[in-house]
Amino acid sequence: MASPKLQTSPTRLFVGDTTYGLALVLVLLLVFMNKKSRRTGTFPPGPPAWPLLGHLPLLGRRPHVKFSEWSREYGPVLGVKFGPQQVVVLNGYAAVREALVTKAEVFSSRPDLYLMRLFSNGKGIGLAPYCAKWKAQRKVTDRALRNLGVGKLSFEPKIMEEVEDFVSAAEGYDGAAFNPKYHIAVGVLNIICHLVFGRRFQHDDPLFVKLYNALEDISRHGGSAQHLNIFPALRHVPGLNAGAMHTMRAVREGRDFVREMIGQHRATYDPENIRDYIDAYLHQLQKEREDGEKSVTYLSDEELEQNVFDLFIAGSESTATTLQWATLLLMVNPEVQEKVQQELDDVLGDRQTSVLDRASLPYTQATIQEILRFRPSATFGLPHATTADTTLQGYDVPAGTQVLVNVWGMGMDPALWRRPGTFDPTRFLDTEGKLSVPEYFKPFLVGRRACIGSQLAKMQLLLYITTILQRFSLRVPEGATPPSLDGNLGVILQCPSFRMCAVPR
Ligand code: HEM
Repeated sequence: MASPKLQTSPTRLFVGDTTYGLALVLVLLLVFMNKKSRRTGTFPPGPPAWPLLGHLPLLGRRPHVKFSEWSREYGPVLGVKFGPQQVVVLNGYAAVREALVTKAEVFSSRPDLYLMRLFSNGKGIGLAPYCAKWKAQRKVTDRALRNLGVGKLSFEPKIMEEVEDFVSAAEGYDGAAFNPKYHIAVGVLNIICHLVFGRRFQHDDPLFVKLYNALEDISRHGGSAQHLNIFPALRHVPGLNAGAMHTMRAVREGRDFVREMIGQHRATYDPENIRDYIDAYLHQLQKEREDGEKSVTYLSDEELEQNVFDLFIAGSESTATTLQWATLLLMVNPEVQEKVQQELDDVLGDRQTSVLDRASLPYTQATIQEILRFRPSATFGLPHATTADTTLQGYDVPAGTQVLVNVWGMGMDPALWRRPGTFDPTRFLDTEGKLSVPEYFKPFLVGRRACIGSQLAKMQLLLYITTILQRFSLRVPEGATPPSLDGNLGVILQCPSFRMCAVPR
């Protein structure tokens, strides 16, 4: 059979052109879609997620441990989903540095989460988005803390007053078992009262009790309302909004207290005698209002109220919990405790410690670093958010992505830390016994949102721990079993409740 003759009729040509045209459009579309899917395809990797809930059902009770495990399989920059929200979790210092330092301009904001709005409504230092208004709050606060001598010798007596109060309380138990939590918490709270209000309170003062209870409630109920950050609509479901309601009430009570104290300060304000943080802020506010050249000030009464509240929220529980962990870890590691005591006896004798002694107490300093590494109270710091499309370690991270830093994971990476699960202060000493803190250890994080109170926190840890160990040996009560050292992750990594004997030395 003769082969059919190729015909090139006009119709065929048209059909052929259409086919080629369609094919071309298809190819272009595929190229475009491939580009688009590569965009989402280069979002940081993570394990397969559940429909609707994302990775939430896989996190368990210790998400910090789970993220560390996943990062060993998928790399230090994890992409996960909390319900519908895409979240990036950073597990290694290189990624943390690139995000929070090198690309600080893009990674320094905070996500717009339901509970964060309840707390601060975009105001203050800790939870506000990264913008000119936040920068002004951070600047005035940084400067005030410096001028008030935080981290320096002049602030020491205020801390020591509370340390001595703890010592008296512990002496009162006369070596019998007690839970140190309350005695630590009231002291730490009073130190922030010194800083912001210029005074301390008796523990049974109704005002102080109100503040203490408000902060306790925020911690307890705020931790149990986290699901509302992911599914805010659940706040309308009766029963599921109980945590948020309690948190709101506690926030209101805490705010009332702060407002009252600010009112008292206004009434007694003297520009020649700046007593504390509130005075320092009022001073700067007045200066900026009077400054004829500037038409705008980002400082205001509402911002001051939120800043004060933020200092309490961010500074009290984190420090008190670290001190609780410190007493627990020293109690269950008697050999570490004895070495610290030996160093204190050799260097200080009966003399009280001072921040100036830091350099002569390398083992003690190493022990404090190890406490911060082993059980970092601020396990995930505070959440960050990106303000523009960007990249991190080669992955795409879209604008508005929530970014968490696994501070716990940074201290537990087996590639960087030998036997990370062992409590061993000597890892922070060099071969000559001098303190040596690696660059990748950052319990207060880095960059523009790094902890504003790190100097105060370090000072408190030093003065509390050294004074307690100079006066007492901490012992597990006879017949008692020490608690698990896992901790309970709420807003922070809470130390389990435990009792100890403070035996006078
Ligand atoms: C052992 C005690 C403490 C630890 C472990 C700790 C740790 C941290 C961490 C990891 C962050 C998050 C940084 C980030 O978002 O990148 C942070 C933020 C913050 N901390 Fe601390 N902190 C402690 C004590 C304090 C104290 C004593 C104060 C104040 C009196 C304080 C005030 C703040 C504030 C206001 C922020 C938010 C800073 C901002 O958003 O610009 N912290 N802290």
